[in-house]
Amino acid sequence: MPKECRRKTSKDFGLSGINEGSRLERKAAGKSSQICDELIQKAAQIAPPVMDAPRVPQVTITPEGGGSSREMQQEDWDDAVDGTLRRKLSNSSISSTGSSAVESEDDLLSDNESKSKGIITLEHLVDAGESKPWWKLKTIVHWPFSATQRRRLNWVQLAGHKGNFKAADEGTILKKFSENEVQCFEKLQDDALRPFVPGYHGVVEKDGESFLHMTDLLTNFDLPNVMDCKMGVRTYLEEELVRARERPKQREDLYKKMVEVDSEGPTPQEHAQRGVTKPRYMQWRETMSSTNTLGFRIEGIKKDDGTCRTDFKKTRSKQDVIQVFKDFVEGNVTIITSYLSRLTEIRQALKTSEFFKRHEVIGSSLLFIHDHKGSAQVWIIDFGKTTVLPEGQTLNHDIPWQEGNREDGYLWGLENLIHTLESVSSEVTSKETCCSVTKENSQPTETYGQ
Ligand SMILES: O=P(O)(O)O[C@H]1[C@H](O)[C@@H](OP(=O)(O)O)[C@H](OP(=O)(O)O)[C@@H](OP(=O)(O)O)[C@H]1O
Ligand SMILES: Nc1ncnc2c1ncn2[C@@H]1O[C@H](COP(=O)(O)OP(=O)(O)O)[C@@H](O)[C@H]1O
Repeated sequence: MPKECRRKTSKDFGLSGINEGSRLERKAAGKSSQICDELIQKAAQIAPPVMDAPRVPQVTITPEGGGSSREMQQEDWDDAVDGTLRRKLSNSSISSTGSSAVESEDDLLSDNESKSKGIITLEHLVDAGESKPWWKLKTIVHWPFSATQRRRLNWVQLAGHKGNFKAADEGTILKKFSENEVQCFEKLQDDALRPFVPGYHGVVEKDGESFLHMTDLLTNFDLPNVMDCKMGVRTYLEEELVRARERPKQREDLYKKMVEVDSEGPTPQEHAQRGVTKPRYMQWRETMSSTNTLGFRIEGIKKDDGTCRTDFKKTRSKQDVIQVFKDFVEGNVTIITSYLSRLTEIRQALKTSEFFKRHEVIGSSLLFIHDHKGSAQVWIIDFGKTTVLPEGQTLNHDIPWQEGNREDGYLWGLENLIHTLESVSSEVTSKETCCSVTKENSQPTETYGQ
């Protein structure tokens, strides 16, 4: 079980947020394979535990208070246009991804406490009764929070850093600002990939902090099943490698995360110094998981019974990945077929996308979402470490990486992901055929019965 799940305290979960949805989800939580301790702890504080049914609280987001709006002033536009404000804002938020691109190895501040994976409570930015102004840059809209617009929202964060997301108005969320990611979203608005990325609603600022306002992809699902697959053969930027060589920083947090998975992971020297550099940790993660061998890896899964798992660090072989997918879709061929058709559309769009050609795509994920009603979608998320190439350079995305060529193996990974799902489909189908044949054979015929 990941440490980040164990360490959190009740403070991390707005305990007032238990609602009808949470009761439904708790009710369905009987067959959990692993539940974050934090969720159990929280549930235990609310009511005595139901026997054999771990309680998994639902995330409740309740916009409150009258955050007023104001229309953007001319000076805001000027700042936004010349980029000054953007730079200022990017410094005001701690985005893992943004920071990776601009800070030195020494500056990186991170440990397991900063990670967030699982069912979480998104805080709202506007406290009840607060009346400080909200405004958006670029798109001028009023921020429609009011006490009468309370709503409930189930939310899950399967990767990334704790505190990176906030609740926003109906069907949308806020992600901590990273200049790099915002630039990507802006370019994606005119690109073939637009139908496959979350809707982008501009940048909002509150109390000197800025956020990327985007569509919440979970909104239209009923108790969604969610899976995050991180794409590509490489999960760190070439510049991170260079920085670590020039100014190596031995990180104890990464050393501890490594030891937790495999005590033999660190070299004797790393054991002695109780630290590893970030690229060393990232490369180790890539070899332990399927990143190197398949060009993608499973980061986390949340099921509709409320269970969440992020313990896939050693899920490497194709057969293991197939098994995880099979469990995820619970052998539902219709869902697999929908996922496959969406992945095929994404592959087609990637092949025509100007954006894709011109960017090194690192650390981006495909987010799989389906529910019991049969809806199934795949979305491309997380552009925090997606970096534009120098003028004139393009990438193939399916040739081996060598330092300097900036290849990311994204398309190769997608191809393998499609093959993996095809294998899931044929395994499920052949099992069904086999079962129905066995069933047929075991049905006594009339003559046999007589
Ligand atoms: O998944 P685990 O094993 O915990 O490792 C994490 C992930 O690779 C994070 O990527 P993501 O955010 O895509 O999940 C990465 O953040 P970056 O995206 O900033 O590289 C973390 O770097 P640090 O934040 O430096 O620890 C690294 O420790
Ligand atoms: N638009 C979205 N809608 C719903 N869930 C999202 C969305 N974006 C991200 N998530 C959730 O948050 C997690 C982390 O997102 P990501 O963008 O990768 O954050 P980070 O940049 O901190 O790594 C994803 O695994 C997913 O569970």
